[in-house]
Amino acid sequence: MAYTAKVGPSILSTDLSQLARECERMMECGADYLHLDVMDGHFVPNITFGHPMVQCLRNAVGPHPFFDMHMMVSRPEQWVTPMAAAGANQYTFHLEASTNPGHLIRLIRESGMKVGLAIKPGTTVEELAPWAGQIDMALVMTVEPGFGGQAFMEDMMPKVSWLRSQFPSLDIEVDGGVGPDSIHRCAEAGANMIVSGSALVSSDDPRSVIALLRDVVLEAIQKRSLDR
Ligand SMILES: O=C(CO)[C@H](O)[C@H](O)COP(=O)(O)O
Repeated sequence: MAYTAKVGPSILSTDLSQLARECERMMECGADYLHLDVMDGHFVPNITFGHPMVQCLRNAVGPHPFFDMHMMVSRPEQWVTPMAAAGANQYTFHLEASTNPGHLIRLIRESGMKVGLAIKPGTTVEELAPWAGQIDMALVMTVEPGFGGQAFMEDMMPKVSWLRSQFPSLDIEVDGGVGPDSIHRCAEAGANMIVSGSALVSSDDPRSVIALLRDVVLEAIQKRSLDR
């Protein structure tokens, strides 16, 4: 089994006026990576920030934190080169926003970033499957993208289970309403990259929440490997 448990705080619920400090705080608390939500006001009804902010963040936090860019934008091909130049490590685009996923995957790889492919709740996992052999990570959204603090959609878990059964080594990320109350369902289904926003970032003890989320996933991975 090539994959392991990783926890990536979503910065959407942080104090955005202190974003670099918040990213550092999450890394100090044991985060494995940072999930940076980019929204353009078209693909989703919300706006966050673009590559100039990512460049500033990279300058502030240094070369090590892994930036997983969740690109909730309507023209994902437009931002590949600027995001790579700004210091992004992984470019996760939405299948629903792309007219030519194969071309976009190649573009992202040529720019030196890893490739993530996301699907919204209304998109079937069979639509993602043809690309699964070419990507580093599949993101199964467990809320409608756009806002933090929404309720976890448990009915997305069959998508995760199916992906895990078909692509045993693939990194599978879940995002939306994930925290101590929902992590067991995500882990049992086979997710290994865990994005958590409000439940983690607003906690009084984010270090313990990160450790708990990671431990639950690690336990499920170990159980799955023993069952094989
Ligand atoms: O992509 C997102 C919303 O589109 C966020 O990453 C996600 O919602 C995380 O926040 P929370 O854990 O509070 O739901």
